[in-house]
Amino acid sequence: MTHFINGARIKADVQKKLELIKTQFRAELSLKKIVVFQFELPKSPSLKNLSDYQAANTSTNQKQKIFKDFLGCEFDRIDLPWDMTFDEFANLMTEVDKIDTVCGIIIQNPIPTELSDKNNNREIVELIAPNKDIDAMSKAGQARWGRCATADAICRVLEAGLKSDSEVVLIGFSGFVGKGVNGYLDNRKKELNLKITEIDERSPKTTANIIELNPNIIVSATGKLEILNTDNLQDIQPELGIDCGFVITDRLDNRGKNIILGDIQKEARDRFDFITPVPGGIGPMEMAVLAERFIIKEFPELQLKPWQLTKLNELSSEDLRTGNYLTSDSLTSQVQNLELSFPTQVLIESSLTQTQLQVSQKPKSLADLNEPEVEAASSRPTEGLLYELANDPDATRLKIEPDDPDDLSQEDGLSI
Ligand SMILES: NC(=O)C1=CN([C@@H]2O[C@H](COP(=O)(O)OP(=O)(O)OC[C@H]3O[C@@H](n4cnc5c(N)ncnc54)[C@H](OP(=O)(O)O)[C@@H]3O)[C@@H](O)[C@H]2O)C=CC1
Ligand SMILES: Nc1nc(=O)c2c([nH]1)NC[C@@H]1CN(c3ccc(C(=O)N[C@@H](CCC(=O)O)C(=O)O)cc3)C=[N+]21
Repeated sequence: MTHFINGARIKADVQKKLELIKTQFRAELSLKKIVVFQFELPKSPSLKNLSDYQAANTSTNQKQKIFKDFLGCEFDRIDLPWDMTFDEFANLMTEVDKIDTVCGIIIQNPIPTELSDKNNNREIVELIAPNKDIDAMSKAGQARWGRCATADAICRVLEAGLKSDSEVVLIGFSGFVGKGVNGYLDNRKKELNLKITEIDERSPKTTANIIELNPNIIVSATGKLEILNTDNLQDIQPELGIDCGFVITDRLDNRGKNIILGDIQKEARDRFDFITPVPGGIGPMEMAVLAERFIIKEFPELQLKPWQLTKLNELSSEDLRTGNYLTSDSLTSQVQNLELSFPTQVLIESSLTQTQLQVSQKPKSLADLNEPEVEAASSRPTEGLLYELANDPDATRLKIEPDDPDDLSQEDGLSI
């Protein structure tokens, strides 16, 4: 039987955990801004350009949902022309950096090649201020967080599946996501005596070698539709498959929505004991990592611990049935700590002081950067805010609605 590791459920569980923090820091959160840069399509786009653009769009929308709709932060999406020069981008970044409410900056991939020229030290990702680089795109961001948010999500699933002597195949090891996963595996290699095979388009080993490699775990982060399929997997039975590909096809489902597929062909999913499906796997988990990083960075005093997955071979049949993959520690202890260590009154007063001091500049788009609108933060009396919190049904009700409860499409269920 194949078990789906339900990323949408994991994201919803992490949101539940953050609900109390969100309620107690509502005023502060509303004054923090995330900026996402996304490049428009080139003049004559290839099919790959179109597909990458759609994936980036989905991802920007998901980031808006978690930061703006869920956490209540400010969120600016800034669309940029594909033929923008390095200096134009650098000037824009200087302006964005001056806005003191901006605490997270993400540049969506794909980035035009001229703007990621490693050799001449002209990589725009290196212009992201280290303390705002929550997706760890720059070297300094990677030093802080270890790897990009997607690789972090993948590694948390990997950690649940890794055992001594595990044999792992990593496809797409040299890419943005793959190199983060590769670095992690390298760190774990000695202690666990791992055998790691790295595959990309230039490697000596290819997907045609997978059958003879007969790995325990396969991670695929290429974005090449169904690069793993019934042909190159045949009847091998790996314990875990982690699929990070994200391709929006032009085929429509019976609700008229474009069908989204990943690196692993649906028909080949039953080769794996556990698999992260696409959609509904790594994508939502990435959002749970980003939200967590943001809280860790902005509220260090809470000492929020990263969420973790239970070791796959230690999951109870009840956990498997209900899709409860997070460790119980990930779900509860920090919320209790928060209640114990921060009396509500003190917490609200401290957040209010900061609210009153802050003045926010809020450019809504690239155009608005020229005419920043200056706005004084609200200065409500403490009793007012306390009253509001006490009477706000959201403050006591831990209600989470996953973005799309049907995400893990009905046809998939939780296991096959
Ligand atoms: N949260 C999510 O769900 C996320 C999903 N993604 C998706 O993951 C995919 C990869 O993203 P990213 O790392 O940014 O992409 P990159 O282009 O940086 O990396 C792609 C990697 O795949 C390898 N590759 C491409 N084609 C093949 C092939 N035929 N055989 C073997 N290896 C191949 C490339 O190797 P080479 O250099 O040799 O071509 C490279 O190592 C995309 O589909 C993206 O949309 C990305 C981020 C988040
Ligand atoms: N700097 C950078 N970091 C990224 O992490 C990054 C990027 N650039 N460029 C584009 C890719 C793509 N990507 C996705 C993230 C989430 C979903 C996601 O949440 N998908 C939902 C589907 C949502 C829906 O159906 O609309 C799911 O898989 O269930 C998808 C794709 C991040 N990327």
